[in-house]
Amino acid sequence: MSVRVVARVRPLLKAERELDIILRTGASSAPVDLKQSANGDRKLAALRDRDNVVRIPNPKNEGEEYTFQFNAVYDADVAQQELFDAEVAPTIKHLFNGFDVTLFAYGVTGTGKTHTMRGGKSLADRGVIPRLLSGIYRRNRKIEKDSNGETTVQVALSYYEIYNDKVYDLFEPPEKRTLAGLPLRDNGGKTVVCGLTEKTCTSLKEFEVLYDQANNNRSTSATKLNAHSSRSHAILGVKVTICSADQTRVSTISAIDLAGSEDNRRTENDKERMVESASINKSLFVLAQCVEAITKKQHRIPYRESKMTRILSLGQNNGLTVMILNLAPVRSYHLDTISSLNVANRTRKIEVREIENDPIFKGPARPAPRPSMAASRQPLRPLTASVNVNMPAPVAKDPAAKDEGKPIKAFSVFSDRPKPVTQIRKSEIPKRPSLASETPAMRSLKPPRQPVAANNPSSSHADLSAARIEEMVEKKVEELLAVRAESELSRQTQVRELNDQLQRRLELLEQRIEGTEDDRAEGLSYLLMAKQHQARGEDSSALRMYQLALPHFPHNNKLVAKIAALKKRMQDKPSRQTSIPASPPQEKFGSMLSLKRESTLTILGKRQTVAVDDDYLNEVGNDGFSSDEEGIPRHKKRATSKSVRQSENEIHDLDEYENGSLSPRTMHLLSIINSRDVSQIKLLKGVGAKKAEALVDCLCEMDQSSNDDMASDQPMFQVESLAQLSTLKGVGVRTVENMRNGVLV
Ligand SMILES: Nc1ncnc2c1ncn2[C@@H]1O[C@H](COP(=O)(O)OP(=O)(O)OP(=O)(O)O)[C@@H](O)[C@H]1O
Repeated sequence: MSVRVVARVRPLLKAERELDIILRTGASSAPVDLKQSANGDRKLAALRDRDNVVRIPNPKNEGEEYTFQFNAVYDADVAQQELFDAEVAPTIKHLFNGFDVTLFAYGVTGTGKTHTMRGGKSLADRGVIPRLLSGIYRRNRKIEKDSNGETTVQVALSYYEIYNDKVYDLFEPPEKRTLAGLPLRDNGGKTVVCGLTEKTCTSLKEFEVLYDQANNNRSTSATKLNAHSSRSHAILGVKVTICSADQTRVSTISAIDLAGSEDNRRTENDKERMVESASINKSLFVLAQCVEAITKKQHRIPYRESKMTRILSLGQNNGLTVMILNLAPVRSYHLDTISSLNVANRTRKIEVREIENDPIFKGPARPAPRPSMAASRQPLRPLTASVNVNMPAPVAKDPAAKDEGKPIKAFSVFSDRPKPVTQIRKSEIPKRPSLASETPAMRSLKPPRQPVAANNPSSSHADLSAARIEEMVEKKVEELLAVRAESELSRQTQVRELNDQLQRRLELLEQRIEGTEDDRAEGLSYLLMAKQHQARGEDSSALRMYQLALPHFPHNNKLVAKIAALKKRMQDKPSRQTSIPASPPQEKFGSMLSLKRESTLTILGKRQTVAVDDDYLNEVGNDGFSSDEEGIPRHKKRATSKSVRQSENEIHDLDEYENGSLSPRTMHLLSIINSRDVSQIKLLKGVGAKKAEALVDCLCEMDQSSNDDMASDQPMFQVESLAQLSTLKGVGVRTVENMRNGVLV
């Protein structure tokens, strides 16, 4: 049987005008004079048999009319009682016969769904639901009376809403709601709401109280289209349990007041209403999709895309389904009405299985349909103590074909004989095949022989008790667990060993890296010293230092070339040297890194005695080396040429010495400079932020040049003396003096 779809057109509301009516029903073209009908039955028959079409103009061409035919069409003048009597009352009979019934009101917002399902407070205005309960209780009384109280009927209610796609129990106050709502579960093909309150309700009065209270918990709000718009789908479940002497029958009628679809161009909804509206429209859209999918016999029906469609399970539920399509007759609903008419029209084609619920029989237990299945299963026996009933008799088998046979099952497949294992008689067991006749596969699958046979002199498998088998199984399980625990232990040991190994390798690697770093640092210090010696004209010492540095940079071709060049220069030295540098007093060079010396040089034709560092010597080509060749940065030219302009005394006096080493104050100042920390340097006396930055830039440039030279990423250039500092770009003797004077040690 297909879903019964009936249309109900509501009357005009106060704000609506007659001239806006666009909907015409068959009823109005062929009116039935209900008042004149002889009796109620004939009246209802006449009501249901009326021309059941709805006509609506094509919105694009008013001259054209669409016609939709339904199972019944109810006009604005049809009262609540008439609709109930015609459409709902007949379902009560089915309900009591064990059929589930689904009644649902569908339509655009403000078309009268709630009015149809719940109705008003007055007797005449009461909707389908209170009338339904009234009808159920009336029938209860009749059944109980007719059976002299032998048959009892119990009514239990559940009432919940689907609000923003979450299920909430309407019998519970809103404060008790959880954010996620109640979950849905599939139970034997039916969707059920978990944790739903079920209230037994014995009378119509009791129902009215419960129903009114619960409706107060329902989400309703005023929208522009409906002053009391339902913001949720409300589902009332009425479970009827009929208990007679020999059986119990349970069936449920679900009365569903769906929320109405909304055209939000017209609702002027605020944010909250919009969220609700989106959820309502989405669920209704899914419902329309489900209807379409069912009618087109598509493989996938998108029930699960919305809680409402899951619960409604249109076309899935057995029993009867009635859809009441609520329609507004006016133009403002034109497009929405057409859309609703289309969905309802499709729904009509949905088939519902008209199957009643199975009764539950009482009294002595009936024989189970398949006694063998009802028997308790025997415990599994190991193959040694069992007979594989699937195993062909070995004697009947061709020995040649044995190897190609299927692997033998290690356990018997039991027939569900109620006999306990202990009752198995020897004679019932087919003779065990001899070992010689077993296939290799059989042998490999067979569990090792249990010592049980030795302990049991009779060694008869048939004599094995269930307890003994259990003991054997337990023992085997324990063995397996012990093996597993052992393997777990060994695995952990392996992991620990692996960790230790890794740790050792890591340490070795670290040592190697540290060693490399140390090695490199040593090499660099030799290089630095070599440069210093060279700057002082101590070529032989410089050569030695370069040679000492060589093992630390074995593949540095520049270093090799430099050593060769230095050797050559030393050979040519007497002929080329123009002035012999005076050896600096040893006490002034407690540190090998000190660069200060006095030198007499001829520069650009002028003879000057200057205190310069070794870089200066390299720069001016005193020793015949170009700066490139020596790896000395060109930018120092500016700094050193400036230093040339300093008076001998000024520069010479810069550095302070204590016990042959630089004084703590000088060392502290130099450490600040060498830190290249602008924030520190700018705090020095006479040095502002700009000067500090320029100084650091200059040092960085020198680092870069040195690194380029030695392919190193280590900062090579260190200011070793105040004299050297005074030669840097942007730093003069005065600045250095200021700096030094400002340093407190
Ligand atoms: N058959 C009818 N007779 C008289 N008044 C009706 C009828 N149907 C609907 N109305 C009136 O129309 C208005 C809207 O009806 P109702 O609230 O039932 O609409 P609805 O479809 O449930 O709307 P929503 O989906 O927004 O909840 C109400 O004022 C209601 O009283």
